[in-house]
Order: sequence, then structure tokens, then C-alpha cells
Amino acid sequence: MAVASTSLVSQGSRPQFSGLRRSCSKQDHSLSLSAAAHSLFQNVDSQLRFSSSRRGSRGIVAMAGSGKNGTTESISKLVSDLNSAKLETDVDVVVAPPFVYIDQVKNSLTDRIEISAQNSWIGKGGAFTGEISVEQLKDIGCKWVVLGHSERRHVIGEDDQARGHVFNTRLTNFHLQFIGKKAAYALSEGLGVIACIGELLKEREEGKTFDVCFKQMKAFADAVPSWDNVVVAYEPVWAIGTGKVATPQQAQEVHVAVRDWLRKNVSEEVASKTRIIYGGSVNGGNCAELAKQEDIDGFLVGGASLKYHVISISMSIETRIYEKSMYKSGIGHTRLYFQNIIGPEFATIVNSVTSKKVAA
Ligand SMILES: O=C(CO)COP(=O)(O)O
Repeated sequence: MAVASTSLVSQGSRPQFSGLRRSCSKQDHSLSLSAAAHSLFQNVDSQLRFSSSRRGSRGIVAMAGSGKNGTTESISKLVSDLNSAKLETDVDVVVAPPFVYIDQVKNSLTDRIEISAQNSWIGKGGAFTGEISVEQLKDIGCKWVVLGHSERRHVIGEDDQARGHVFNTRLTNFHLQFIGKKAAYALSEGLGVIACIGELLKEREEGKTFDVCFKQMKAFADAVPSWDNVVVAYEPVWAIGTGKVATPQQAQEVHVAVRDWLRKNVSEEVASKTRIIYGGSVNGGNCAELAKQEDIDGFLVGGASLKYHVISISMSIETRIYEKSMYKSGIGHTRLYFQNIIGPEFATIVNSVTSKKVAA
């Protein structure tokens, strides 16, 4: 779980909060996705077809927020908000600050919330200038690392598979299944891994969502010896930082497909136990509906982790105004608008995961 909170991030970058609900009982999964499911992927009523047999008692880790930039001052404020937030107890909360602020966050953040890095090196530390080793992350108190984030894949160029070129002999092997191998090394050293997957808009439009997600899952599965400390984060790239959140149905159908992939390719037990969280424009307004979906076990949150949850109530009151001056000015009814700040938005998101559990 990783909360990389926006508070830990500064303008122009998306922080990431992820909330993870705590783990859960093993459930029977009867759903099996057939190949034909791919062609049905876009159908409107897919929610029903893709609904799994899991029950809501499953715990969820669901809050990771991190930021990719920030300042000492903005981070102090975010940490203070996190420390005072009322967070339900059965949600694991993780914050993933930028590397340079991890120490500051670690030294000021409540123990209730764990810390994640946003990336780590593929193997044991050594002469890899500019990289951060897993050993160093552990040394400063990190418990988690986010790997395979879409920005690392599509902006930095990290990949699951071998690259078309090799920088030098020493790096040849590293570039084979780069992301999976990073995950394997982090796990071997005791860090939890938030393993990100997700399709580009073009890939979704071409009907390749499952193919892309399954390929990314395979790269992790081929490399990791155990899924015990892995949380899968499904983040459709087109939803990250765009304000275009996946609908609950769109998210659920991918989550259940990924769970089914785990069942078929790893084991029934791993499929049942692995927490699959959703990321991509999650906020205080849309989290509750997403959290109701059976296979959404929490969230990886960016921008919303920097904000406050504001409830706007607009009330139109049909009131005849007899007061002379008002009447003359033509005001026949009064509209009242209320804005109520109910706390940090990440708290709303974390607690939505708990509400799902309670409701179920
Ligand atoms: O990047 C993200 C999480 O890693 C998601 O960011 P947003 O919540 O801002 O879309």
C-alpha cells in the first residue's frame, strides 16, 4: 500500500495516495473469463457478466498517495493533515512521497500510515548513479514501493520486456523483464510492491485492454516468487490525472478479469487474497460508487490526496419576496449555495473503502 500524497507533491505533478483495505477471507470464485469475453468487453451490461462471486468481507488495502514533487513546507502541511485525519482502522494507508522527502515524512508522520517509494532499482545497490536502491529505502523506513507506474512505463520508458537496444553489457539482463525483476528484488528484500498495470486510451479503443493488462500481469507473475506482499493497482492511463475516471463498471470488469487471470495463471488462493486497487482520477465524489464494486479493494490516488473534500449544496428556494425593493428588482426566488469543507479528501477516499466493507 502506498500513499503518495499530493501533499507530498507540488504543483503540476500528481501525488499518489493509495488506500488498501486489509486482508480478508478467502472466497470462492466461480467466474471464469472465456476468450469470448474479450469481444464482449465493451458491452454495456458487462457489469453483470463480470461480477465475481467474491463477498464483501474481503479486506482491502486502499490508500496510496504520493507526489512527484513538493516543497518542505507543503509536505509539512500534508503530513499534519494526514496525522489529524480520522481514518477508519481497517484500511491500510500508505503514502508515497518523492524520494527526497521520504525522510521528512517518515520523521513526522504517524505510524498509522506506512511509507512507500515511487520506484526502486532492480537489484542490489551498486554503481548506478542516480538510482535508489531497495536497501536504502529500507534503511530510511520504507515498507512499500510502487512499480510499473504508467509514467515510468510511458514517459521514462520502462518496460516489461527486453528493450530493442542495450546500453552496455552490464545492463543487458536488467532490461529483460525490467519491471517484474524490480518487483522480485524488492519483495526479496521485504518491501511490499504496488504493481501497476493499465492500458492506454488507444489500446482500450482497439479492444486490447485485457491483452495489455494480462501481459503486464504476466511480467510480474513470471518474476515474483510469491504474491503475499503484492497489491495490484489497475490504473487506466487515460484516467490518470485527466479527471476522466473509469466508470465503476469499467473498473470492475478489468478488476474481475485480472483476478480471474490470477486464478488461472497463479492460483485460486492468490486470486482470492490479492488486493486489486483502482487508480485514475479518484476523488471524494466518485470513490463511494467505485468502492461498492466487489473486486475494487482500494485506491491509488493522486491529485485528490492534496485537496479538501468540499460538499456543495445548492438549494433553490421558491420564495415570494414581498419586500418592496427586492420585488421591484425582479427577484422572485432565492437560491442559496452552501459549501461545506468536511476534511481532507484522502480521508473520504480511505473511509469509502471501509464503508463498502461495512455495507457488505
Ligand atoms: O497517478 C496516479 C496514481 O499513481 C493517479 O493520479 P490521479 O488520481 O491524479 O489521477
